[in-house]
Amino acid sequence: MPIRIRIRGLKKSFGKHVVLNGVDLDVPDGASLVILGGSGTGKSVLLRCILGLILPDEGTIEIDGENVLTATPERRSEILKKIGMLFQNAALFDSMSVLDNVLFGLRAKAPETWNQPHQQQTAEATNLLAQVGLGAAVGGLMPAELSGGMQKRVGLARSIAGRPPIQFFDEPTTGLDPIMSAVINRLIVDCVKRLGATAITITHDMTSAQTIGTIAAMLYEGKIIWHGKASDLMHSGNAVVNQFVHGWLEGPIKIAYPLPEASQQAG
Ligand SMILES: Nc1ncnc2c1ncn2[C@@H]1O[C@H](COP(=O)(O)OP(=O)(O)OP(=O)(O)O)[C@@H](O)[C@H]1O
Repeated sequence: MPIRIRIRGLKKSFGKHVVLNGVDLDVPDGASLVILGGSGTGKSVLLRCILGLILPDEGTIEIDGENVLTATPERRSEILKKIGMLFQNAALFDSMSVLDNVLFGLRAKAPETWNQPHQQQTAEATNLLAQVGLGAAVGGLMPAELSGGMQKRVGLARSIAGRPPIQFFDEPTTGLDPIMSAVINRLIVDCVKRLGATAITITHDMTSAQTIGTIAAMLYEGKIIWHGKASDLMHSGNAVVNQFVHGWLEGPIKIAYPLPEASQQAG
């Protein structure tokens, strides 16, 4: 299977705070990779580096064999058009209707859309909403009128607009109830399958990880310390992964705040 995204030696610090400290990662074509890691370990920073939103200090990021970091700005923008992104909070434009939000994604990923008759553009955006289970009437609403789950669906419609072959999903089920989470997981799986896309998902949600992911990787102390099949997550044999997926307090991952018992002992 050809490698679609290849990352080598990726480093990023903010001042003295080392976040990524030599990330190596391969994402094969057609794979759906889930990246796990504790809060603040740098999962979003990693995705943002790939998207060109954060400039890493060292390392290489190749997409389809092209180094994004050394490409000309024009070439980089072409390469990055291959990526659709569902941001953590859906990141819809508050002052634009749902339909305009989706049209924005469509025009960004497929600029030829601008030249199409308005009716055709609207039909395409409405079709994208239908693909995430939203009726045409939703297109006329403003983001503030939508529930969190609906906002995520609109974000998903925008992310698949223009059929980008690579899809990123940053914590797609955070803040949603278990049933809406299941709906979003199912929609993501369906959309990725329909597009034949390669996907990277960041999640803390184990059900989501195992539903969406075919492969998984654990980010810890700035490096990928385990990768394997998503179906092996619960029995990886890795102490860090075990602690994380089971939510154990004891283990190699140090809890960064005093727990009530520890404070009592200290007092
Ligand atoms: N632009 C920035 N400037 C300074 N520090 C930053 C910046 N972006 C991220 N960081 C820091 O980098 C670290 C990693 O952040 P990141 O958002 O990638 O974590 P995460 O693993 O995605 O966490 P979570 O699961 O809580 O979303 C954090 O300590 C964060 O404060």
